[in-house]
Amino acid sequence: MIRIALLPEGTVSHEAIKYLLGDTPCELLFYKHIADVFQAIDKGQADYSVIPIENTIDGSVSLHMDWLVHEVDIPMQAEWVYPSIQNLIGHRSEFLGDQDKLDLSKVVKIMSHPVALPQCKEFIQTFAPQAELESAGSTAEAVEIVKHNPGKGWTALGTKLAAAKHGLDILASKVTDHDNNFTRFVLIGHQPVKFSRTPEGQRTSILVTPPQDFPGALHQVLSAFAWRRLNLSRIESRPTKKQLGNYYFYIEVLESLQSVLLPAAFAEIEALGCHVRILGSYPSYKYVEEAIKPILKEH
Ligand SMILES: O=C(O)C(=O)Cc1ccccc1
Repeated sequence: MIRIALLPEGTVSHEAIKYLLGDTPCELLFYKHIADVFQAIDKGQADYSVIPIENTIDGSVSLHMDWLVHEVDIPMQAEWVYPSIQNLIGHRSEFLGDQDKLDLSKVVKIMSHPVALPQCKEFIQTFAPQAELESAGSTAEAVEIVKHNPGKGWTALGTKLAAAKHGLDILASKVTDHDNNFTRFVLIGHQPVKFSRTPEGQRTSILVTPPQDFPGALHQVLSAFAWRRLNLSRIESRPTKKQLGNYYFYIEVLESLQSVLLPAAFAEIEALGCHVRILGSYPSYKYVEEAIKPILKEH
């Protein structure tokens, strides 16, 4: 049975992998910190790891992208999107005002994963602007901390699954500012893997590092894709961390590495003096709203 490392039970990552797996049997291994999720494969504890890499509202999860690039060398084997539905969670009795009505002005602190907090900015500003915000390793960890600190006015943004697991109350449900709030996840591992869901297509992710002082570098790199009519789904520059002003480009192409066009494009980019590192060529799984209903019903 395949072993999959991910953030703790009740996180968005947990819901997301259940969605991707469907009825594929596997062993889920929960880790408190994303660093441990990344390292589980190299330590021989897991075959795959679940990594959130991009969010509709907040963009790239830079910390995770940097881990993928700098700290590990494990290819991407699948990608999929999953909606991120956050709820305000706490001990209801601490927030009761007149006539036992919920009074969120009593909220002292809101804790969550750094990706979840900005997703709920408008909600916080409208209903609990006084609250101190604090980051946690995951949404589920925030919920657990709140459980162990009753009487302090602390709350967490997290899933219903986490609230149920820790016996806390949902003070406000679906508090994300936008309904179309999706997170893109990748599954990294050394072997390809297939799921029963239908892939929407194939993607290839690469990292292009231009040589220093290369005028028009990005223009020339992109033209290698453009004239071959290769569609890009994402491009992002990140610091190489070696020298101020030096960047590499993370590029996602809507094409498999098996196609003749892609290796030819990479060869052209390399001929410009750029370094090309392939981060993975993998199926992209379609988001089917119907398929998440059984997952959300579980909690
Ligand atoms: O902390 C979690 O629940 C995670 O899985 C990370 C995360 C947080 C918010 C949106 C998507 C993923």
